Amino acid sequence: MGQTPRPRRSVLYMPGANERALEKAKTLDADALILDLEDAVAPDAKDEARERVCAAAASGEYGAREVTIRVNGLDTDWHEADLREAAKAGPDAIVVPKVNSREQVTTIERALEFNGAPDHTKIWAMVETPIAMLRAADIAAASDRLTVLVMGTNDLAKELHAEFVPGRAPLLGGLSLALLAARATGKVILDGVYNDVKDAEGFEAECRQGRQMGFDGKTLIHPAQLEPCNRIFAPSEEEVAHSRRVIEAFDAAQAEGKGVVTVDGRMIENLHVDNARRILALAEAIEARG
Ligand SMILES: CC(C)(COP(=O)(O)OP(=O)(O)OC[C@H]1O[C@@H](n2cnc3c(N)ncnc32)[C@H](O)[C@@H]1OP(=O)(O)O)[C@@H](O)C(=O)NCCC(=O)NCCSC(=O)C[C@H](O)C(=O)O
Ligand SMILES: [Mg+2]
Repeated sequence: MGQTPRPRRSVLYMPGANERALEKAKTLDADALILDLEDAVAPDAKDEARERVCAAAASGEYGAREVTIRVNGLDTDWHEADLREAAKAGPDAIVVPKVNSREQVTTIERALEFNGAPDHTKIWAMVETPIAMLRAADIAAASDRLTVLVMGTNDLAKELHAEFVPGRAPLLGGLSLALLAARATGKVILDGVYNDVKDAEGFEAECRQGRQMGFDGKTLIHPAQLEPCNRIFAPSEEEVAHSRRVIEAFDAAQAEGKGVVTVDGRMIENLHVDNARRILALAEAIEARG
């Protein structure tokens, strides 16, 4: 079996300039936090937000939640200082928006080394442009330090001139390319945000779609999105029970020298057992997290 998976069902953005949100996040049931210096922070507030976010990330006050910092893009005036200070703060990861090439990942990796980032500080690359979709596998494979791909569906929709519609048909090509890239390179992948914080039904539908497609979790913008997201991206009780039955039935079949068996009328082979073990490992990791 592989490593114990780290749950990343719910990954909440918060504006780096919003002290109240940074404080509130210490009590929220999010698997991970993205303390944002990019889109959610006005140009005049960038320097102050950088200081606040780096102090928060270095504070060690967020418990089991993974703490990450989203820096400004490589082509902005703030990027260098953001990366330097974030590297010193040593969060779990630095989230880099609009990563468009393998070379950019290498540049980020070198900058982290140069600025003395600790080894535990990983790179999360946001893929949110048409070129990033087409190069997603190249980007994902560029560095072992890059552990997570994050969909930026607002930017992607903007670049595509696409509309936001239920079911996200205009975005499915891009979402699928990024998913294929993540799975082909063994990386985690997070779905994009749902902008309408008042539309609980639409949000749940999009979480279910993301889960069915294979995303590991979803990026969020409001605390009200945490509970449904955690629930939908966690294995259900039925899935856990079914996974146990699959493993037991297959073990019993193997003891009799058989390589295939049925559970609830469905064929079970080795590959289904691997999937059942993955589901159980995730359920256990979520339970251990508390
Ligand atoms: C969307 C919001 C602007 C809504 O704000 P507001 O109307 O103030 O929310 P509430 O009054 O309902 O807030 C209730 C309490 O919850 C706290 N809160 C709200 N949001 C957050 C949060 N994200 N993290 C932590 N805490 C939060 C409020 O402070 C209230 O607390 P209290 O007063 O104690 O009751 C707002 O939710 C918000 O700013 N969300 C984050 C926006 C953001 O970060 N955007 C950038 C990332 S998304 C992105 O860039 C996508 C990507 O790049 C792409 O291309 O797709
Ligand atoms: Mg974006």
